[in-house]
Amino acid sequence: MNLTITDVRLTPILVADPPLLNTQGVHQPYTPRLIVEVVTADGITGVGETYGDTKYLELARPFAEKLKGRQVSDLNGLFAIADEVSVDSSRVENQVDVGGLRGVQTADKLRLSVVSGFEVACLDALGKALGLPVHALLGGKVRDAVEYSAYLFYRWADHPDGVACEKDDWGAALDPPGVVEQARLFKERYGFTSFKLKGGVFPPDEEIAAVRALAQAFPGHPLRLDPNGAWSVETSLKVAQEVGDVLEYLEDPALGTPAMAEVSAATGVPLATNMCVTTFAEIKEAFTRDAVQVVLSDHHYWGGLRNTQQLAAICRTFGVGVSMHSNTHLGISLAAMTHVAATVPNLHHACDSHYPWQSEDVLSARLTFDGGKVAVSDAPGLGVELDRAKLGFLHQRWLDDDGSLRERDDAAAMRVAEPGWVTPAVPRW
Ligand SMILES: O=C([O-])C(=O)C[C@H](O)[C@@H](O)C(=O)[O-]
Ligand SMILES: [Mg+2]
Repeated sequence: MNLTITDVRLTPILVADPPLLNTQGVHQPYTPRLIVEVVTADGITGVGETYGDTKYLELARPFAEKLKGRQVSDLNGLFAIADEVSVDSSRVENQVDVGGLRGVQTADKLRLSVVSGFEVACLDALGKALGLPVHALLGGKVRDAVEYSAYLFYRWADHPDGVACEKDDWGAALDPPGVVEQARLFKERYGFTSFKLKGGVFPPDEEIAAVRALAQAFPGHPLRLDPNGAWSVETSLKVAQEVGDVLEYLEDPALGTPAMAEVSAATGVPLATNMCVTTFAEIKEAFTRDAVQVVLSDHHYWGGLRNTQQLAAICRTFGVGVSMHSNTHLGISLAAMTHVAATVPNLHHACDSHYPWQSEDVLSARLTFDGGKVAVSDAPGLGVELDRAKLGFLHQRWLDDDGSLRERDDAAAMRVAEPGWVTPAVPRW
């Protein structure tokens, strides 16, 4: 068996995305992703997926060159390669990264997001070469299916008039009845039994009313509310007071560890984050100050599936819960998320996934949710198959774009509907 990497293919694509609202603006009609393929000397191809904005492509291209000639089994070596790839300082703005709303951007976070795409591709190739599923390479599954939650968004029925886009049949959700109807559809179509509402869009009283309406429509179902740090400490405590009794957790009510620690000290409602604990370096302060009780892992920005396991081990040590964050992704990433989630014993919360919002994919067969769960594949590698025609179509869309959609920019997408829109200052309420 020859595990030497002889070729690496990088294919940037644009995938359809509905008009989902968040505190920064609205999703663009098409969003960038990067599909990674590594090919071994034996002709085995492994696939991975990560962010596709230019700042990631700039790192992925030299990374891919350095990967050739190495072994797909050399996963630790990926971090050494990452250190050799330089990040343009203008890419590291001192502001929240909208591609995942995951705290402040740093050079390391950009590098780790690129590593993750290559790590997944290497694991897929290695698993295919050895005849083992990715979960086995990670130590073996502790469950046969992984539970996901319905990711509810306030949204318009369509993108603004005149904007080229794909249509869907979800309809608008801009008030409590709309949110409940969306949840009902999620339950009917996918069997989800827990619900997360993306908040920070409307004044908190409206979002409190939406959560109350969900609690009434789906009694006993775990609920989460996530305004992406849009609230002050005072507002966060008010919301915790009003809906804490029905929340599984409140996610990033306020921005940053100090504010989260203040909220945490004054409420019994568990706080979750994918914004103040986004790298290993941020763990110590947050855990020492008991700022968060649940961390949302995300293999894309923690640096891969094995780093996700390490994060989970640290959380277990400190008695902090683990859940999983998601932003726009396709089936390769859902498969990767499912494999790693299957190996984490202390994953006691349903994972987030945007996948139901994605009508397009690069796989020949979409992954499916049954009773809100994705079955853990035992096929070699990730257990997915790339559809070259679909990949080519989505890549052509990227090639045809004049550059305006190649960087995710929710504020720019919002300006199409509201010309004066700027990313709101935080705290917004
Ligand atoms: O905090 C979160 O869960 C996210 O930021 C997930 C996504 O990025 C979501 O907010 C989005 O895409 O608008
Ligand atoms: Mg979040």
